[in-house]
Amino acid sequence: MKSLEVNFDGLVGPTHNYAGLSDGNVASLSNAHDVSSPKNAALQGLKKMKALHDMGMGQGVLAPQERPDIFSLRRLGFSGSDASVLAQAAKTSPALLSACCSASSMWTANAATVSPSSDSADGKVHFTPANLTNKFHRSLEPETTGNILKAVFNDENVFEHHLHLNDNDHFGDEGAANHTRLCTDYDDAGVQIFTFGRYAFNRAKPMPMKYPARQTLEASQAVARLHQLDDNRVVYVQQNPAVIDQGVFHNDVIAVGNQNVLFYHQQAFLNTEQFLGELRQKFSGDDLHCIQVNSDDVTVQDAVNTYLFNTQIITLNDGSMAIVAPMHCYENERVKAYLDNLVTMGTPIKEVKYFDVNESMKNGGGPACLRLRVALKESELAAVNPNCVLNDELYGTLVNWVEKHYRDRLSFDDLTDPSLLVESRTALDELTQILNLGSVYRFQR
Ligand SMILES: N=C(N)NCCC[C@H](NC(=O)CCC(=O)O)C(=O)O
Repeated sequence: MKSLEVNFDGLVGPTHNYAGLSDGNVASLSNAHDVSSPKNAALQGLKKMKALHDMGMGQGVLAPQERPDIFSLRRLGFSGSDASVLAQAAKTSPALLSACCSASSMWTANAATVSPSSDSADGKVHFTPANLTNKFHRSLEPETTGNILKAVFNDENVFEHHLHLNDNDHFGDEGAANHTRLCTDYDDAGVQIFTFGRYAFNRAKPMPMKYPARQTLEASQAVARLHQLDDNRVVYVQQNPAVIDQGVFHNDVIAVGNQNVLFYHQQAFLNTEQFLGELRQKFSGDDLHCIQVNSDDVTVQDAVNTYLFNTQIITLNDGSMAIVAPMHCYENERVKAYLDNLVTMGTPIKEVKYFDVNESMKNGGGPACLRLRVALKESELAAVNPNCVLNDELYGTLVNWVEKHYRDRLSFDDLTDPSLLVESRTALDELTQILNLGSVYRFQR
């Protein structure tokens, strides 16, 4: 094994709930205020991780963030004991309390953009946490995300950690959800595709009318600069504003890539032909598979409802690829028929594996949202914090940890319960020991 791709999945946090916080994300809005099950959510995520590990894939775990975020509530003027802060926030602004309780860091595709060492001029693996400025609840994540990434990829000779981009809408950055890397082998130089929703400084350019475009071109360019990428191997492409307005809030809701395969919907991009031309020219190697799904076969609406493109395309040990899809794809006749056909089409994708990640799906997070991909050489993998790399023992430990600390049900009223804060901090304190992270949380500092 020379190199591999390791999926670092976000462990769902103990306050997972449905708060309807994400304008432009259809599932988040339509399931607002349903009762959630943090325990099932975390166990569903762990099952997916274990299944991929059992398939021989590299699989890592990223810790959740501390919620309720008492520090942000205090920063916004609530004071007194922790219990009083929670009670005042619930009374004054329930939406603010929900935002400060969101377990949204589970979607680690939004944790950061990662560039492997073979693409960066200095030969290091680069990380830039996403600033997630477009949504208040998500903008609370980058600082702790940076702490966690530094604790997992904790060798400065191998890993380069950047500060998240300036916290401003002009540099709105959603991380790997708008970034795809194509390559031949994982340790070959690849082509990095940065997908953006709008131009920060030019309102005359196309942009969505109804829902926000979360990622700007300027943010993507800044990340490419920080990661020391070669312009000849970078492609910028604008998301089709019309599909953002239909609920495609991140590009990974409508396109996904792995090695020499790009799987995308006909309407995903603006100027698709120009984009594919540039991609073909920059991708060295003649074996690039661009699999376009036409609207006649799967509509944008079906793609948004089933997350057909928020699937993980993984390379199995025999070199063939499999698609890791949510059950929603299985349950939709047209999408299921498409996938049944896809594995017979002569592309590298030969198999579909369906997973129940419904607790996450109800907030608009499919299998691909739950993972951050990191392509690593063997020597780089050896430098990763070993306590964060999944094996059978760690899986068992994490399942027991969830069973011990997580609630079966959570509704809005529970968020004001001061014992939820204590439970959450107790759980996370124990987790930092299991994963050997040190003091990554504010309450530990
Ligand atoms: N596509 C990727 N990569 N990630 C999905 C993120 C879903 C997340 N949902 C939320 O934040 C909903 C939270 C709530 O409503 O309770 C978001 O919209 O940012």
